[in-house]
Amino acid sequence: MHTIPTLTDQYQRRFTYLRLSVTDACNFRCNYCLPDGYSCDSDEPNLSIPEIAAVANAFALNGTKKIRITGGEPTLRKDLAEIIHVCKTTPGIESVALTSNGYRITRLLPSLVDAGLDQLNLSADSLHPAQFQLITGHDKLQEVLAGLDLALELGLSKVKLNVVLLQEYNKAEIDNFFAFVKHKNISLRFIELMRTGDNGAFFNAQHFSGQEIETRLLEQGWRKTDTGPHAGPAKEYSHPEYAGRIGLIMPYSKDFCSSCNRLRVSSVGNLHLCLFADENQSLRPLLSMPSEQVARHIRQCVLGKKATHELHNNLSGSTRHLAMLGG
Ligand SMILES: Nc1nc2c(ncn2[C@@H]2O[C@H](COP(=O)(O)OP(=O)(O)OP(=O)(O)O)[C@@H](O)[C@H]2O)c(=O)[nH]1
Ligand SMILES: C[S@@+](CC[C@H](N)C(=O)[O-])C[C@H]1O[C@@H](n2cnc3c(N)ncnc32)[C@H](O)[C@@H]1O
Ligand code: SF4
Ligand code: SF4
Repeated sequence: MHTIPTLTDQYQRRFTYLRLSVTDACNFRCNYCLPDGYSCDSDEPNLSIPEIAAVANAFALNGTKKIRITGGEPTLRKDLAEIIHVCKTTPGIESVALTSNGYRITRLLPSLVDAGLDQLNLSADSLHPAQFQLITGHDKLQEVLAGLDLALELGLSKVKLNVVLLQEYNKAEIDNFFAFVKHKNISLRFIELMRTGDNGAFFNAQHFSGQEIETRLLEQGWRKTDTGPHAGPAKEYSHPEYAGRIGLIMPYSKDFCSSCNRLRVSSVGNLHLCLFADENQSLRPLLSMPSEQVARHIRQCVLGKKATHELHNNLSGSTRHLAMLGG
């Protein structure tokens, strides 16, 4: 019988999840990510549909089960539904997820679901419209919230809301965020602000640890839920009186990377072994070769993956901001 190889590194971590960026362009100006807005600094075109199919195939041959499409802002790609379809119909891929800022999500979502989208993560760092606008540069909170409701209505298997923790912009709202999931079957995830190459001063002023929230959750009767053996580094909490769950993504916490289950490919086809790696390998020249050859190359590369990031040493590798890689 033919057994599917798995992507495993020298620390016995298994990689069954690909985060595929489809553009690094974005229409928002989040103050921790692209405070001056997006500016294009390369002529290299984004991966085409056949190239995305080749990437998906090679990863699937290596046992990848889930592809998350991210960016920049992936909904800026006019062929997003086709990208989703190509990923979803790749043999071996079980689920396709999308991370978006939600700018035009209610208009787009039905066609994305028809194309095979299974899971949706949207971002909103404040539940106050004016504060949301201050953080992102756009008055779009109502659209994002409507997008969450529509995703639930359309029956997506997982719907999440990402909230980056910011000392001066949303720390006072933590209890509002808890209350938000009382009657909504979503997972709201607090993400610790990460230092990138570009945001050092902002990071120093705004970062605080998710540990404080964990303590508050436990005091209020929330309990850690089992997210399964290959769930990745996020923690999740549930409460008998709440329909939704609260998640914590705490990259500065001990052992965060020991459960790393993901690899990344940038919008121009570079394989990044870590969100904060120093170097990357271009897969693009290989994508016209047989998928098995590309798959073998990826297996070799993964052996060089480091145990953890170096965020503790104030190093973010070559990652200037997360829009360039999709978070
Ligand atoms: N340091 C680090 N941060 C991550 C990692 N994965 C996700 N994050 C952070 O969490 C943010 C939210 O990620 P999402 O794109 O919503 O998806 P996710 O939570 O990683 O994954 P799902 O389990 O698929 O929902 C990312 O943009 C990053 O900021 C990771 O492997 N390392
Ligand atoms: C890079 S964005 C790409 C997808 C889409 N544009 C969005 O905002 O959802 C993915 C996620 O990364 C988060 N993010 C961006 N920069 C970050 C940083 N420096 N630290 C922590 N999270 C960050 C965003 O809030 C968002 O939830
Ligand atoms: S976090 Fe997402 S929406 Fe905000 S600037 Fe970065 S890529 Fe754009
Ligand atoms: S920081 Fe790097 S090694 Fe750690 S969980 Fe994220 S991608 Fe994996």
